[in-house]
Amino acid sequence: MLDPSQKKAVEHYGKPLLLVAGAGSGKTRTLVHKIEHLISVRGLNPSRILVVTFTRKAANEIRERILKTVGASLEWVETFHSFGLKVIKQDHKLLGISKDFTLLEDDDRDNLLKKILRFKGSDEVSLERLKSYISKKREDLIEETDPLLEELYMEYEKLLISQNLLDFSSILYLTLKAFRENPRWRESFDFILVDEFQDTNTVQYEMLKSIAKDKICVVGDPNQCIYEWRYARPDNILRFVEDFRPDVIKLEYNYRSQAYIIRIANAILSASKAAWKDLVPVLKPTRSESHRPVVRRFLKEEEEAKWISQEIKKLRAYYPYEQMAILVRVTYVTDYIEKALFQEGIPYRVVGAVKFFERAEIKDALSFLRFLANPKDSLSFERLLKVSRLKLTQRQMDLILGMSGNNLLEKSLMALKHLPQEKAIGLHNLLKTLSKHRGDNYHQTLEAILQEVGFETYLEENYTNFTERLENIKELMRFLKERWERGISLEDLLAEVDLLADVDDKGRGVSIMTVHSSKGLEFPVVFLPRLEEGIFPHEKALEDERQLEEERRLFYVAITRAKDMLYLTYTRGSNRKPSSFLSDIPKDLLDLSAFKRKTSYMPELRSVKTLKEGQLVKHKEFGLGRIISLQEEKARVDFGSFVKTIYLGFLEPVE
Ligand SMILES: Nc1ncnc2c1ncn2[C@@H]1O[C@H](COP(=O)(O)OP(=O)(O)OP(=O)(O)O)[C@@H](O)[C@H]1O
Repeated sequence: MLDPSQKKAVEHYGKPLLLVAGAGSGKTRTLVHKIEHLISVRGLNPSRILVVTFTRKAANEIRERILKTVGASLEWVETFHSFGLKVIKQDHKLLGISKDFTLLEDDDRDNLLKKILRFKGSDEVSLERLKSYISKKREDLIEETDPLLEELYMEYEKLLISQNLLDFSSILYLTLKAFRENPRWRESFDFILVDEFQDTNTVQYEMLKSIAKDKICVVGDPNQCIYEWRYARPDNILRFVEDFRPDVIKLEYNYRSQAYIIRIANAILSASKAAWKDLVPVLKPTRSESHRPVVRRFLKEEEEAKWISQEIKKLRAYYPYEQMAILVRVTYVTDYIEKALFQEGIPYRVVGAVKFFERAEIKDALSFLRFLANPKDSLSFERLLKVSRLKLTQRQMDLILGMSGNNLLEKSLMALKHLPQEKAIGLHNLLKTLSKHRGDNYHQTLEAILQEVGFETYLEENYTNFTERLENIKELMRFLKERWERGISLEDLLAEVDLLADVDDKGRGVSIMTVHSSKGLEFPVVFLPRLEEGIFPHEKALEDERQLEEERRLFYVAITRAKDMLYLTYTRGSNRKPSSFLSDIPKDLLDLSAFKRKTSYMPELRSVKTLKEGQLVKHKEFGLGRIISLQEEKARVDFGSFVKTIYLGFLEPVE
């Protein structure tokens, strides 16, 4: 069941361990077996084992599996953020923050930052620049300061503290602070396991370093680090080697994909120049070769989408829709694909497009609960004022919010006398409703409040597709009811909402998702459309070596999601070039049968390889030869006993 290296990793104990491996080599499986082993063989206390995963979904799967196999319920299976939230709650006094803080979502944080920029009149600073400055300080722990940006950052920090708010990056930052100031944390865990270690950023690495002793196992594949743009540091693996002097175990067998796919994945990586290259073994397939991955070219997006949907229909004879996925580099390319699937009557789900809890109507409704949980939260208060149909002007809104101090509910009563009678009555009623419904049952509370403020009418007045939005609200109510019945507190519920990644996960049908969100998943059939320069690799990477390396890793992740069938397609509109990654794949690994009649495919693929006159080349049938002359897509080659004109695509340069 486990191969010898996997078994060795499971049983390893007593020293730090670095488990490094390629895609599909059973890292997750080994990690789970290791936890089981720690509990049932080593007798460790499950509540003193910390497991850190990259997604909440992975955390839930591990928790459930351990409960099922060894009957133990793990207390600490966390993402870095959920771990941080628990720590901050326990150590809030030490950190000088109140326990009932509100988590600020990204767009609310952006609004707050925009306000600061407006207020400070800092026209020359863009929102993006300020955000990146804050991230660098908090996630990359960069010390140096820029006076202007620092002032804006301090202002932001002040606002967060005064309104009892936390944003995502401050969670990790504060957690690290708690770890450094409270030695108890270093004694809290008997074993620490970290999955997807390659995606840790500096602050996350420092968090681990400050609580881990020798009982730590990190699992990672630096070739799958795809979050460098979010400050992930794939070379944390090298830091780990230096700081912890771990034993290193490598997993080299891939159990997921048929051999052609593995050989393609290896070819993609062989062009990488990463510093950790030697740490990661070259993947060895355990499955034999079956279908060569198919390459297809189309003139237009519509044609590509149509072909994919027809191919899916054919494959349906062998695979259920759920086992097929279309992975895209950027979401805007899904438009045509969705239409084509829809027209063919193929069920599909778009994973993580607009996440459920990020939809406007859901945020509108939840603003009431957020405010009841934290009456200092002015952003939620502002949002609920808008939702409550009081038709306040911006000035009246500012007046109310300006009057508000710590407890917005009490303070905004003071604004009543400054408002026109009708609006004052409206606001008064709203405040009454809010104070009346501060009971515990958040499900009933929200239902009652939404009823009283006329939320349905608000949706109707403000959104064209309000029936769909109403459906979402019903879904939200079902969710709240279920959580309430499970005894989850409002505070924990709101934290959960903030951390929920893909709620849209339960649908059936073909999955459409970004390559980023496909990480850790596997599908028997994978389509990779729009493999074009500027799309994949992304245009931002075309002139930047480091980003291009990350795109390459992303392409590697995409390919290695496929178990049996892989389709690589692109379109050839004006100014479009096929992805340069395609040229890194040796042609004998691909099914290029569609190009037999349209030989122009080959030079496109080969366009990045420069063949020169006088160069030594190899042809599959004719063997070694030397190029005499070049004419567009063909070359005249001297093979010794004869000379032939050959399409460039059939020639391999010989160094
Ligand atoms: N020893 C084994 N024998 C047979 N199958 C295995 C073995 N180990 C892993 N597998 C299978 O290989 C596949 C990949 O395993 P897993 O998802 O754990 O890999 P991973 O290394 O986490 O992959 P990735 O990093 O690409 O997401 C799974 O289908 C798993 O069941």
